[in-house]
Amino acid sequence: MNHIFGCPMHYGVGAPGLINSLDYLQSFCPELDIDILPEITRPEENLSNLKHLNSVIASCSQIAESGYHALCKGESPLYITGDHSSAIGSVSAAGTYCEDLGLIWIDAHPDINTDKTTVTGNIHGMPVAALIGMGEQSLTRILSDKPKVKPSNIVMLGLRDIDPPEMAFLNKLHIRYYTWQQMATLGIQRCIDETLQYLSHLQNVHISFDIDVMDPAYLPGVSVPVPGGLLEEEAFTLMHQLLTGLPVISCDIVEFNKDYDISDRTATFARQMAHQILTDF
Ligand SMILES: NC(=[NH2+])NCCC[C@H](N)C(=O)O
Repeated sequence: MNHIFGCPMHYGVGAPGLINSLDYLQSFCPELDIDILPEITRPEENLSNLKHLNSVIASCSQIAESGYHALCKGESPLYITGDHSSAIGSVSAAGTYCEDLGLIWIDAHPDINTDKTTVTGNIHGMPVAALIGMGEQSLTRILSDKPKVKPSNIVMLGLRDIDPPEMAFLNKLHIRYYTWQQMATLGIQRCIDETLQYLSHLQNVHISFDIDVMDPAYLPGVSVPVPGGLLEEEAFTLMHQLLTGLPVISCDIVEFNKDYDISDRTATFARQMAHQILTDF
């Protein structure tokens, strides 16, 4: 059975449009039964270069606990959230629930900065680092102290905005990734086939889908748009094959920002993607 969690997080990037974007999606998709986990605000001591750290920890902990509970009941959680720091919660749930989790990160950004490498201080640029146990300890220790995923169990698809220290981490840790440019050169089908093969030994996989992987020329409703990106048909093909070809236990759809959307194009895409995930799960 599916369980849709709605997590209206914005502190991981600070984009005000994210505060109301989930409410907007909820009224736009009344057929989706979204279980809202409200964003939590905590006092910040400003001791860290990470923006809104205490609030992000509190919201991610709430997501992790709720998601873990759902997984233990045999449910398949879909998290529709604001900024991508929410994946620290959702993937911590999956990685605590099972031993050897696979993680597919579909995004324009690898989100593998740490407190030492971040330029922006935005925690939505750090979830992958936190999940493999790197960087600020309060983010690596959500739900349990152990790393939630091994670098060798990660595949990233669609990257096209990689900070230099992030590139160094990807190479040093031998994380498998396909940039958007490589996907165009190799062909999407080959990238899908290689991803399925690379993760085929795993019993549990989480897919984290950031809407900014899409081409903002068509789907502009995101906080950090990057030129280029996937077309809708490509994204649906990709997700359908990954969801039906691997034992996917949970998924995220993140970063919809209604303030930048035009004529509900991105909202419509988010809704269709949610339906595709719920069908294929
Ligand atoms: N999930 C996202 N949209 N991440 C964007 C991250 C951008 C930049 N690399 C940063 O660390 O701030």
